[in-house]
Amino acid sequence: MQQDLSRYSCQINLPGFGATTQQLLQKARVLIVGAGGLGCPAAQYIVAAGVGTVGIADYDVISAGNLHRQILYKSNEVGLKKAEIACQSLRQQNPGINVVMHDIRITDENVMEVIRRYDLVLDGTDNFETRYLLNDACVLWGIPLIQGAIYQYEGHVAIWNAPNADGTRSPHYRDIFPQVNAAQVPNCTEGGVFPTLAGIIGSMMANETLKCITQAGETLIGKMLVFDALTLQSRIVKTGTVSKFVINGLAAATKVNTLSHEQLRANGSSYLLVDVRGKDEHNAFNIGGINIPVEHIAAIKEHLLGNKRIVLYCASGRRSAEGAKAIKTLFNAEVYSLEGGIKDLQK
Ligand SMILES: Nc1ncnc2c1ncn2[C@@H]1O[C@H](COP(=O)(O)OP(=O)(O)OP(=O)(O)O)[C@@H](O)[C@H]1O
Repeated sequence: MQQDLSRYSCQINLPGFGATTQQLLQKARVLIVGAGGLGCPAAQYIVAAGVGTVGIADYDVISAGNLHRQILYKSNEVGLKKAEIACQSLRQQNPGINVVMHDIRITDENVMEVIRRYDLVLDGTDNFETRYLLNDACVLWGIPLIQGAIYQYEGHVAIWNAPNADGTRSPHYRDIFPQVNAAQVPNCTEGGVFPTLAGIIGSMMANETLKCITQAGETLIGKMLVFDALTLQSRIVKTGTVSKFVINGLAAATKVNTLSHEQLRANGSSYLLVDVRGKDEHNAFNIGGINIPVEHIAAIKEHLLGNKRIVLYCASGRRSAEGAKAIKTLFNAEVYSLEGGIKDLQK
């Protein structure tokens, strides 16, 4: 889609910005999940700035109680679908970009398919189930996740699973918050939320989105910003630089299919063999196949298009079982873990 650059002249004229940086925005594809208090202001700035493709995912309808902070909606639109109204309004705001409507609830059944079309995902939802789901799916696809949350007068913004310069990833949500007891955290309806806080945190999410795309300034990668709307104080907490990668809890109930060494030997050519141990372990000794360490298991996506069944192996069978769970749950692929690993073969 051809963009009229004159509408962006005030940002193009910024020191160090220019038409080339504007093109980075035009090429970018950003998904905003949750068109509520955070998603509305985030979407308005991202669309206004000329991000070329902006997806909006929400399944809900507008209610009167949303209007004090969900600034894309008007009184006469109560009862109408948020995704439809938000997209309609954003297309009017900037007809030069592609606004994609996802009038759906993001679930474990559709998350991988929906988010794979985007370079960056914003989480503006209000529940832990979706927060962990988006996190896990972003980890597996290798997509950075910009997350915001607000409660009463306090909010936070963080960027998870973003690439570091050396090829590692910054921590993801589960690295820092392995589990949350959702029952102990009241929602906005019960606890209330200060309306302008949604605008401030949503705009910060948009701010970090534009910085990530244009590689400007110092982003919140590896950090979390906490903001208090009553005192206007903010603090930045470091979350570390490298992901520990624990897909713990992810599909804990998923059953892993195992394959014996005999089965593999008898029918080896019909399997894609993947060593999920570290590079050094693989170089020291392996039984063939490709090497994707379990912490980078997202890279398996490149190999899923063929019809081959996948067999993962490691030293004892523990890491391969973990990787197989992740692949099965999120890609729905036929995957096996090699029984007992390969440690005995090495002797
Ligand atoms: N899994 C999901 N898929 C798509 N949208 C989601 C999902 N989970 C939550 N949302 C959306 O995220 C938005 C969050 O908005 P917000 O936090 O302002 O609360 P709300 O649900 O709109 O309002 P209230 O809490 O007052 O009922 C909502 O529009 C909700 O429909």
